[in-house]
Amino acid sequence: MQIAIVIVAAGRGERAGSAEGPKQYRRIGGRPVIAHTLEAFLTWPQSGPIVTVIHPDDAALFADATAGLAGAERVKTTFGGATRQQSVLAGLEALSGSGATHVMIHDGARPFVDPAMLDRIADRLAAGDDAVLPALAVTDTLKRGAEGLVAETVSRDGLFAAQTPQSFRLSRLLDAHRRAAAEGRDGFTDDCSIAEWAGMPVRLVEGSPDNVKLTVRRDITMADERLSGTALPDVRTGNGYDVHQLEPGDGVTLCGVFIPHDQKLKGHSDADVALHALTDALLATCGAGDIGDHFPPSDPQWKGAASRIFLARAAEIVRAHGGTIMNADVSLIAEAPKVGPHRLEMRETMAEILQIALERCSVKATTNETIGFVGRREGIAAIATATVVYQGRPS
Ligand SMILES: Nc1ccn([C@@H]2O[C@H](COP(=O)(O)OP(=O)(O)OP(=O)(O)O)[C@@H](O)[C@H]2O)c(=O)n1
Ligand SMILES: C[C@](O)(CO)[C@H](O)COP(=O)(O)O
Repeated sequence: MQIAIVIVAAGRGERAGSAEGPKQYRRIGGRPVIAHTLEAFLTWPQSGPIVTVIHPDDAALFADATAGLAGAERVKTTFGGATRQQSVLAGLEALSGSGATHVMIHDGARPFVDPAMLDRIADRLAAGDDAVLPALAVTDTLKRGAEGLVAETVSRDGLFAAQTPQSFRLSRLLDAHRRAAAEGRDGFTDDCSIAEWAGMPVRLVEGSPDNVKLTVRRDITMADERLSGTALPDVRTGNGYDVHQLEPGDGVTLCGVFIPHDQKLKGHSDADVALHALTDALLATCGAGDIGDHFPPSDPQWKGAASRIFLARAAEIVRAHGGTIMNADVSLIAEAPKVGPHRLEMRETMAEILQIALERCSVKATTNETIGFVGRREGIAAIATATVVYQGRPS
């Protein structure tokens, strides 16, 4: 069994307000509706060939919507017709020669596809059903109205609301669609209606309450709120480590603060190990390399430079990637000088450079208990951790 997927997305979305463009290209949770829909099928393990039926005017919109979507190169497109029924037939014809035995027809405007529901449908196809409809039993009380008045209450017993993907043995559905077209029957709003008309038994399986069709403007707003409210925050953590040698001198600069001392740190810049480690930690949160990539020691312009320049630049890079710096934490490992008396000024300096609140900046220090290169006062080391929240979905 090979299951092809046809996504119909050639409608104009009049009921959702076409002035803002077709609904399948409107953004929910930061991405076009159709990208969510396609992703669900691209990641479903049983998907075979995928055809998306688009409107001839929408080729650029579709290309934009699927740019960067993993697996999008698997998706073939074809142009649809004036009705959903015509668009489905175009999608089915585009599967000719694909080797698919079965097909799932899904509305591009249904972005909340439940893979467990797809599994349920596939199980029924594998069991031999030629037409399978995901549907939900109607739960509201139903009324028939006429001229503004209730004419009667309609029993909801045995009534179901039809969803997609409606799924079929490909050859039988294609045959039914072709016959309907040949006979000028163009009023079917879903594919199971065509299957019923052609005499195929249609199996009901449990649909998914989340699998709503975005039909009116409010559906799109609610879908966006739902995704934005539940989207995982894109929180990233980076770390950095640096060491500089000590030599006789008059003081060291740590976290941008000069501390008088009988040694100084050796380095091309002002050798502020703490800010160097923090610069690396920030760059790590957006994959932007390390301090050496941006400020090579071989470049004479950085000779004696204040390391606050490096940190400020790293913060700019993070912001350009859409990041908000939530926390900057530095640990200094130094036998001397004592850091405690300068800690507040160091934190204030970091906060000023990063343009974040003081409480988001932390400096801690420890000696190395007189052992190792730090213990012998040959150098100072620093470890830093940066936490940054990026906008949009984690990729
Ligand atoms: N000629 C058409 C009409 C509809 N569809 C697709 O069929 C699905 C369900 O249709 P519907 O919600 O009715 O979409 P629209 O026709 O776009 O909406 P409207 O009726 O409000 O214009 C949608 O994904 C839509 O893009 C299609 O491919 N070709
Ligand atoms: C196919 C469908 O989504 C099943 O509910 C529905 O029939 C589409 O019909 P619409 O009237 O065009 O919304």
